[in-house]
Amino acid sequence: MVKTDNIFHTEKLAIGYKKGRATNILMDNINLSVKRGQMICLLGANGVGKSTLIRTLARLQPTLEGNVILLGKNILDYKHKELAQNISLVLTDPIQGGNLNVLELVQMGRYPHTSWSGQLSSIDDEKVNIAIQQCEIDYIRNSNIFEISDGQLQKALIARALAQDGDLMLLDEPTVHLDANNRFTIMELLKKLVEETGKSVIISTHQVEMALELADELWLASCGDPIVSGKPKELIEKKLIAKMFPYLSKLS
Ligand SMILES: Nc1ncnc2c1ncn2[C@@H]1O[C@H](COP(=O)(O)OP(=O)(O)OP(=O)(O)O)[C@@H](O)[C@H]1O
Repeated sequence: MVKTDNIFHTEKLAIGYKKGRATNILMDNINLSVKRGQMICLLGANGVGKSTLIRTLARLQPTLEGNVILLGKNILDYKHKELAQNISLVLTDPIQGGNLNVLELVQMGRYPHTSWSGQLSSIDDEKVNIAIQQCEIDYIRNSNIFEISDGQLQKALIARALAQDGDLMLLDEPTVHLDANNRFTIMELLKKLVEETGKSVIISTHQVEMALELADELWLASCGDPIVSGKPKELIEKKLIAKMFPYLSKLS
């Protein structure tokens, strides 16, 4: 697939936190774009601001400066429901809703598309079922979400985001706490979904080796410098990966 169709970009974006009169700018002058069907991995050290960036891109917290543009429109100009129809999120926040089973959790992804009654249509049911199949969690669809493993829950959250059916998926450390097999399975699943559905995903992760292997593009975030973006191969050739992750050269 030729990936040229920009669906999302930032313009001179600055992110961080305001406390009283003080402003803690974590990153500024961020000018990045996302093409349709692109898998982007956001890499950087602890505390550099990856989660803050993901949350700002999703409008969960305000920008300090600049704009975030989705499908040609500033995200500030979207109504809440309309934004949720276009951006699907997988965050690290704890799940609310103790009595939900996996099916009900995935169905929640369809709420931005339902009428005021919240009633799911046959199209909603079909999208939920497809998401459940794609994430290979049919066998636990009736299990309570507190009875399943972290890896299974993470797959269910990805299924919910898929059912939500936004053009853009933002995932903050979707493989945190998972064992090596599940980390690989989930990253591979995301890659497959991008290729099969043409959706775009931005994933913040500490899985450098897997990001190098699977991402179409990397965003490298480091304290005090602008984010550097590029194909993994280009960034390796420019020695930027070796500079940011010197431990890699010590692995055989
Ligand atoms: N609500 C908040 N108010 C003020 N500062 C915050 C808030 N949340 C995070 N920070 C600060 O912003 C900085 C970046 O945090 P963030 O969680 O975005 O980093 P990160 O790159 O995702 O880190 P990690 O890889 O450890 O998850 C940290 O110094 C953190 O203390």
